Formats: sequence, C-alpha cells, structure tokens
Amino acid sequence: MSRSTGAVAGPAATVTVRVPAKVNVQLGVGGLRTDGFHDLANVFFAVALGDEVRAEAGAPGSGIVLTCEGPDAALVPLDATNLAARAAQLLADRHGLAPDVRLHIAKDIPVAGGMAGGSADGAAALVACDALWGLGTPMADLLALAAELGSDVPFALLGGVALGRGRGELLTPLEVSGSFHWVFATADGGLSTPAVFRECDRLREEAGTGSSDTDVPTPDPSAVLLAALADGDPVALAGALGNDLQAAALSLRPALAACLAAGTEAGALGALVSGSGPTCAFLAKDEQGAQAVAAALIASGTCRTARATVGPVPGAAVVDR
Ligand SMILES: C[C@@](CO)(OP(=O)(O)O)[C@H](O)COP(=O)(O)OP(=O)(O)OC[C@H]1O[C@@H](n2ccc(N)nc2=O)[C@H](O)[C@@H]1O
Ligand SMILES: Nc1ncnc2c1ncn2[C@@H]1O[C@H](COP(=O)(O)OP(=O)(O)O)[C@@H](O)[C@H]1O
Repeated sequence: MSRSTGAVAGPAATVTVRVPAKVNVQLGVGGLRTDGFHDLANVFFAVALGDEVRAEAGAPGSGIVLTCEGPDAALVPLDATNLAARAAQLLADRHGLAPDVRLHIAKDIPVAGGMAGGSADGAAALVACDALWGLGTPMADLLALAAELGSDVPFALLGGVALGRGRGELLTPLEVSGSFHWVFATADGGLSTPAVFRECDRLREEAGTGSSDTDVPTPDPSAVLLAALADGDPVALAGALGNDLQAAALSLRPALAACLAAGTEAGALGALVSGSGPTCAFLAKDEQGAQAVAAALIASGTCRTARATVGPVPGAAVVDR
C-alpha cells in the first residue's frame, strides 16, 4: 500500500487531523484463540461522524499533554492509556524522538459505544504527529504501528469500506458504489469490548457449540453483502447486515432490543448493534429517510440521542496545518 497520509515534507507547528467512526456491516466472530483474540470477518464501514485530533509542538521535555472536549469528554482517560497518547509515544519511540506534543481531542464519537472512537483517536494521533514531526512515514508502516495499538486502529487510518481478517487488523479495501445513509442511536453508558467477546463465548458454551477456535469455524465475508456494497444497493445491504456480537450485547444490555425495534418501526431498512455496542445502527433508504428515523428514535425515548450521517468517508487525514 502506498497511499500518502496527507503529510508534506518538513515539520509543522500545529496539525489537525479528522478521523471517522465505524460501523461493522458484518461482524463474523470465530472461536477464542489461544492469544485471547477471536478471528473475524469484519466488514468495516467509515461514517462521517468523527473526531478531530490537533497536535501542537510542546516545549522540550514537556512530554505528551492531552486535553479533550465534547459531550463525552469526562469519560475519556487523559493519561498514558489514552490511545492518542499511546500512538504519539509509539511513533516517537520508533524514530528515537522525544514525544513533546500537546494533543487536543475534539470528541464527537460516543465513548465505549462500539464505534471505535479510541481507535480513531489513535490513528489520528499517528497521522498528526507524523506530519508535526515531518517524518513522512509510509502508509504501510503506519498501518503496522496501528495494529500494535489495537485491532480496530488500522481501519481508522484506511477508512472507506474494508474487510478485516485475523483479529481485524489485516485489511483489504472493498469496492463500494455511492453513499449509504445511516442513523446512530447512542445509549447511556458504554459496554466493554472484552466483556462482550466473553459473553459471546459464554453464550456459545451455554448453547453447547463450544467457543474455542477448534469448535467454531473461521467466519467468511458474505457474498451477498459484498455485492450490495459494490452495487450501492441499500435494500440488499440491509438484508445482509450481521453481527455475531449482537446477541452478547443484548444479553448484557437487554434494553437495546427496544431501540432496535423502534428504528425498524420508524422505517429503517435494517438495524443492528454497532460492533460490541451499545450504539445501535440503522440503515435508511436515503437522507430524508435517515432524518425521519433519527427523529422517531429520539421521540421513542429508547436511546440517549440519535443522529443521521452518511458514508463511506476516507480515513484519518490532515485537514489543517
Ligand atoms: C468489536 C470491534 C469490532 O470492530 O470493535 P468495537 O465494537 O470494540 O469498537 C473490535 O473487534 C474491537 O477492536 P479493539 O477495540 O481495537 O480491540 P483490541 O484493543 O484489539 O482488543 C481488546 C480486547 O477485545 C477482545 N478482542 C478484540 C478483537 C478481536 N478480534 N478479538 C477479541 O477477542 C480481546 O479480549 C482483547 O483483549
Ligand atoms: N481516545 C480515546 N477515546 C475514548 N476512549 C478511549 C480513548 N483512549 C482510550 N480509551 C478507553 O477505551 C475504552 C473504549 O472506548 P472506545 O474506543 O470509545 O469504544 P469501543 O471500543 O466500544 O469502540 C474507553 O472506555 C476508554 O477507557
């Protein structure tokens, strides 16, 4: 892969990067591997709802200083565990640099919502620091660093629509025609990704199918779903949406069923839990349909809020420097 990240030669004083959230239009989950991960057939879809990460040069010796604004800012850790801080540290370490940088996250992606907001900020920080420090790191190297940070981070660099194999980090871009209109209904309180994978394993054990990677076949992408994306056909895509973590998310958060039902009753073509949840995603016929579903969901009282958006959109990219 040789796509540039938008970085130009020479360091900059301030760099702002925009990065998308994702919905998984298919999330096929294989068995539990011995390393604690699950093999996936993960069809990522980047949407216009996103965060911005601004990187500014810090004084020598100041280290990584993190700030965050937005409705969920209080839920975002501002220490070294933040994925944006981890990304800056990783990139600096690889280049033998001191990570003296102020990172400001303008957060619009729901926290712990199954939309990969932390991963998005990690990807954005990689691109922002790369430009700030004038490194010009090739995309292939950024993708490898991203995979060290987390399974969802490489996709936030790539954007568009892509199939993630392995634990989700091995990406193949997918062909898509036109745009698809989505509604995202956020919930009060997040769900922990490891807890949802554990619940998926528990439900499989309870059903008697076994949960290890020797019991569960490695999932494959749905041919119908790939054709619907390539054809730009929202009705066909709605019929092919699938999430193997949905039963686990619903088991941990039964109230999500009412939200899914409310969006479907309001005319959504399809409804599913986004990734590990608890955000619910609804596919609409067009922009007007998405606005109507969002309004009905808000009126239903089954979610914290609901927002219409569109995709696919590109991955993390410099918007200002
Ligand atoms: C479920 C998905 C679907 O895209 O996204 P979210 O809903 O969290 O946004 C991802 O697989 C989340 O990826 P990400 O959030 O990057 O997870 P990681 O940091 O790599 O892993 C956190 C933990 O999740 C579990 N995990 C993650 C990925 C995977 N393929 N199998 C797993 O079992 C493991 O318990 C792991 O320790
Ligand atoms: N930049 C960040 N933004 C949000 N959460 C972060 C960030 N960095 C680390 N985290 C941690 O990651 C957890 C998962 O958050 P997030 O990535 O938003 O959700 P999900 O994994 O469901 O997509 C949060 O609860 C938080 O503790």
